[in-house]
Amino acid sequence: MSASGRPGDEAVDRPRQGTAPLLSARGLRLAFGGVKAADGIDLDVMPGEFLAIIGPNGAGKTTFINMTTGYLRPQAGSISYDGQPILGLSPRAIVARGIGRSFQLPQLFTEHTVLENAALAIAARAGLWSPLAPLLRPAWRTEAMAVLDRFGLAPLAGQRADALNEGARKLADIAMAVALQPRLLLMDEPTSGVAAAEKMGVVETLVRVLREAKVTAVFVEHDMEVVERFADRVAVWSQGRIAALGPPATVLKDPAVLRDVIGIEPPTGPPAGLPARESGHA
Ligand SMILES: Nc1ncnc2c1ncn2[C@@H]1O[C@H](COP(=O)(O)OP(=O)(O)OP(=O)(O)O)[C@@H](O)[C@H]1O
Repeated sequence: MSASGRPGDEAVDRPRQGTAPLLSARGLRLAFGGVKAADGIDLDVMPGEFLAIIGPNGAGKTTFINMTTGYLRPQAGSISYDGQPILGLSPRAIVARGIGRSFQLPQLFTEHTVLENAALAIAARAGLWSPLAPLLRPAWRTEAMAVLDRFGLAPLAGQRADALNEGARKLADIAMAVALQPRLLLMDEPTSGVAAAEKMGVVETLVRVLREAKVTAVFVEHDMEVVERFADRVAVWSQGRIAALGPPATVLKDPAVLRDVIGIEPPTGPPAGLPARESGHA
C-alpha cells in the first residue's frame, strides 16, 4: 500500500509534472438537435492516472467516451492519443492503437462461456472478429485463462456468460477489454447494477489488475465512495462541459458538486474555498 492508501498503487507510474498527456481532448463540441452533449470539452488524461467522470444524467459523460472511442464524431475539436490525432478513426482502429472501452451494459456473448468470451477478445486482437474464433487456437484459450485468473474469474471460466451475477459479468466484460492489451481503458459505469455488497470487491479487483498492467483508466461513476477511494482526479460533467476538475478530496467538497451531482445540500458555514478548475491538466 502506498502513501495514498489505494490498493495496487505500488505498480503504477504516478502522473508527473511535465509528462505528456496520454489522451488530450480540445474544444470538443457535439449537439443533438438543441441538446449540447459536448459544449467545449478540454481534458488531458495523464499516463498512469485513474480519472473518474461524474455528473448528472444527460450531462454528456457517455458522449465523451463515444467520441474518444470512435463511436461518435464531434462537430468540432480534436482528440489526440499518445501525441497522434485519432478523430475519424473507426472504433476498431482506435482499439488497435491501444484504447479499450467497456460499456454500461456488458457486451458479452451470452451463449458462450466466460473463457470463450475472453478468448474471443484475444482472437480479435489478432485481427479475427468472430464468435467462433476462440475455438480455433488453443493458445488463445490458454491466454484467456491467464487473463481470467488475474480477475479471479478462473473458477467461472466454464460458465455461460448469461449465468453470471452482475459483478462477475462486469469483470468478465472488463477482462475482455484488458485482453485487447490497451494502454488506456475507458469504462462507462463499471459498477452500475452491481449489488452494494459486491461493489467494492469488484472495483478493488479491477483497479488491482489495471494498476498491475499499467493501464491508464477513465471511468464514469455514480458512487462517490468509489470515486473517493480509487480516483486520482475527478472531472465533473455538467451540460456538456467540465464544471470542475481535481483531486476527489477537493472536488467532492465543492458545494455546487454536493448539491448538483451528489444531491445533498452543502453544510452552511465558511466557504470551502475550492478552485473551480485545477490548473495544468485540462
Ligand atoms: N446518439 C444520440 N442521439 C441523440 N441524442 C443523444 C445521443 N447520444 C446522446 N444524446 C443526448 O445527449 C445528451 C448527453 O447524453 P449522454 O448519454 O452522453 O449523457 P450521460 O451523462 O452519459 O448520461 P447518463 O448518466 O444518463 O448515462 C442527452 O440529452 C442524450 O439524450
